[in-house]
Amino acid sequence: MLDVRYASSNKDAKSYDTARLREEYHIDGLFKKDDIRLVYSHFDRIIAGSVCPAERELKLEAGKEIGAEYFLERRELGVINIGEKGIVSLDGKDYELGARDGLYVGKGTKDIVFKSIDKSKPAKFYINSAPAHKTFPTVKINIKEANPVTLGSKEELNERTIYQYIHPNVCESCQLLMGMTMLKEGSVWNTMPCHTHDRRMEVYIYFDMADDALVFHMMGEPQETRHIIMRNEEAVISPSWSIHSGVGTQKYTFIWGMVGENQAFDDMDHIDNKDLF
Ligand SMILES: O=C(O)C(=O)C[C@H](O)C(=O)CO
Ligand SMILES: [Zn+2]
Repeated sequence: MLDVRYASSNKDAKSYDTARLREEYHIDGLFKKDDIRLVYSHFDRIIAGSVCPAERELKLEAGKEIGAEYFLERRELGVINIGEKGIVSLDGKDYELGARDGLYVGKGTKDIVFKSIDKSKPAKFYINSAPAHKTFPTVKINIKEANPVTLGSKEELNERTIYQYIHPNVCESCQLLMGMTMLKEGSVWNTMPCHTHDRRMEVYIYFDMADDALVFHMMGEPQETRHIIMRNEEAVISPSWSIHSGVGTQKYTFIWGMVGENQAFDDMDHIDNKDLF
């Protein structure tokens, strides 16, 4: 299933109520067994979603929304497995992905098939895809090969490691950047102090959470902040004009995917806490 979300203006978003904020930005229903669930956002035309093969293999195919003969005809793809062991088969070549393993798949790969090794313990493939103009090599990225960046402090309750999987320091891509941020036990804030980057949009998926745990995902323009309540394995679209930060009631991890004008991870417009409303 592919759900299309049109881009919304920062001016309009100021007047959205909770239901409308969720309708525009929140993504749920991910990782249903034997199902592919995708959202096509008109913010930089990112596609984000889940592939959860259990009893059967699942093939990623292009629908009318993409207007191509196959999914990666003019796109690139990032995959991070947040479930059990699985296989991504690319034009007949198998890549085994364990928990937390990532994969960058270059433009032009025709046949993309997802499988689980054990149907009772399915793989959970989280995917992001963006338009691409050039083919870069397909690369499997183990968390040990990702670029770790440690940030935050105990005092600010935000000690964390950002693992950059699809990033110029690790592998080439046209525009997609993707990684995973893990918080140190006891830290609850991600991406705080917060930032925007008008040059890029992001999608976050929060996971590794207990059933009754929540993350309050902060969004909106810095002087028009809103929040969206997130539960385990739910994702959220972050427009380029929006801050994106979260605070959890319990442990959580998240994956960020970023697309847009540049690939400079540090090109952020930082916002001082005193300037947030
Ligand atoms: O915890 C963090 O800080 C992040 O993970 C930041 C995101 O990666 C981000 O917003 C990059 O622009
Ligand atoms: Zn950001």
